[in-house]
Formats: sequence, C-alpha cells, structure tokens
Amino acid sequence: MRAALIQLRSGTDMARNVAAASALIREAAGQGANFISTPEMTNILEPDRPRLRALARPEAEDASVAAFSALAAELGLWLNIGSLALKGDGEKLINRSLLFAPDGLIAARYDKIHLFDVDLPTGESLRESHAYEGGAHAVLADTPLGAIGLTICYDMRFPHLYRALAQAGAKLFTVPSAFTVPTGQAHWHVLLRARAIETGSFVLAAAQGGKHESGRETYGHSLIVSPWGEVLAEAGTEPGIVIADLDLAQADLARARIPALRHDRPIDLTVLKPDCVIVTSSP
Ligand SMILES: NC(=O)CCC(=O)C(=O)O
Repeated sequence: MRAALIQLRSGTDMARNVAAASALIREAAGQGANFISTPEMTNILEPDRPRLRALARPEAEDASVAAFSALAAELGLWLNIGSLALKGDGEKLINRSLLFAPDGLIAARYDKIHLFDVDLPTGESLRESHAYEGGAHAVLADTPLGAIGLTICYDMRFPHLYRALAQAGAKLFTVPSAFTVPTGQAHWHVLLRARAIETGSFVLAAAQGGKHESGRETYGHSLIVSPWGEVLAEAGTEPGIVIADLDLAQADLARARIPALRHDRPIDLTVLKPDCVIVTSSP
C-alpha cells in the first residue's frame, strides 16, 4: 500500500479548495499512491458561521462530494476526504469524513465525535459545538487494503476511541486535522505517536497548514507514523504531499512484540481514596 497525505491551506472559496486538493491528489496518484487522505475541512475553512451555514449543502447535493467521487473513480484509488462541512438533518452542520472506494462509491462516512471547544493560552477561543453537531458512532472501514479506523483531529485526544477501533480490527487510522499552532507545537507529534504505539497501528494525519485567508493559522506537519511509533514521513507548513509505503504486517509485528491490546483486565472504576496520614518530624 502506498499512502499519500495531502496538506492543504483551504480558504473560504469551496470551488478553489476542491481544485487545489484535486490537483495534489492527481499528483500523488501519479507517484503511485493507492490510498490518499486529505485534511479536516478540505472543502472550506470558514470561521464566519452564518456564511458557512449559507454555503453548506447536504452530502447528496454537495458539489465537492460529486467531484471527489468522480476523481476516485477516474484514478481508481481509495480516497479519504478527511472532512467536509456538510448540512445535517438538524440545525447544526456536520464535520464528516468520507472514504471513497476506487469505483467512486462512498465506502464509509464518519461524523467527528469530539468537538473542539477550548480557550487557548493565546486568548483564542474556539467553540466548534456552536456550529457542528457531534457524531455518535465510531466507524471502521473494512477495505481490501486493510481495516481503517476513521477519526478527525481533536478525536486524537480520546485514546479509548482508538483502542476500541483497534480491538475491532483497525490497523490504520486516518486523523485528518486542522490543528492550532500552539497546541500543535506542544502536542501534535506526541499524541499521534502515542495513538500509534498504544494500538500498534499506522497513523495517517493529513493536516491544514499555514496562514489561511480567514486569518486563522494552522500547524501543518502532516504525519505518517508506523505501528512502532516511528515517523515515516512529515510535511512542513506548506501545501504539498507526503508519501510512504506501508506494510500492514508491521501492525501484527508490533502487536506481537507488545500485546497490550490483549492485556485489558476488568477494572472496578470506583476510585479508592485512602486517608493519607501525614507524618511530621519534630524539629
Ligand atoms: N480542529 C480541531 O479539532 C483542532 C484540535 C486541536 O487543535 C487540538 O489541539 O486538539
């Protein structure tokens, strides 16, 4: 399997974003990739909520879904569009990851479960849940390339999701992202390597990077990590492609060396809080 990550700097114009992503997807296919993943918010990175709501369409009517489906079929490869802002059934939008099969059909869809509601040390305040409805289901796509766990960005901070997916058979995770710069500098590599190591799985995190036209800045550093935690490929902050050849047997090898996935023990989650006796020595 040759995996490629597309790093983007999506803006507020959907057609332009789709064209930029498509050009890089074609380039990656030209380099022999048969699995390609793009970042969170591939179709639009628009912080203005009313405008975003006005632009978003349901999956069946979204022009970018049709364009990426046709592209997967034309190139004959597995294409994970890391996420798209789409209209859901309710008032709020959904942050959805789609996996297209080589015939262009949607093989799996995953709605981001954990929404990024944080106040950053920089003073920036982000409230994803004001615009988006969180998903409720973990999704595992069983493909001829291997079983793939679909996740999105902030999900990476919830290790139980990855453990459940790995125990259900996932050997590779997609983590399309639009990480903030301060949290990226502090946590990006550590979190992604930890998810790979503790589950004995490949981690593929395609990222948004650089200064976007909305003024927002994202961390970039699209990353491919092996099941042993090695960084196999990494981008900088510019749009582009990173590629690595993956042998999924390495996941079996890592799990055979450290079978932590099989070493769960029943835990009584009642937390014991014994009284502590403080002994002070007299002067
Ligand atoms: N789009 C996101 O979920 C951002 C997550 C992020 O930056 C983090 O630190 O977590």
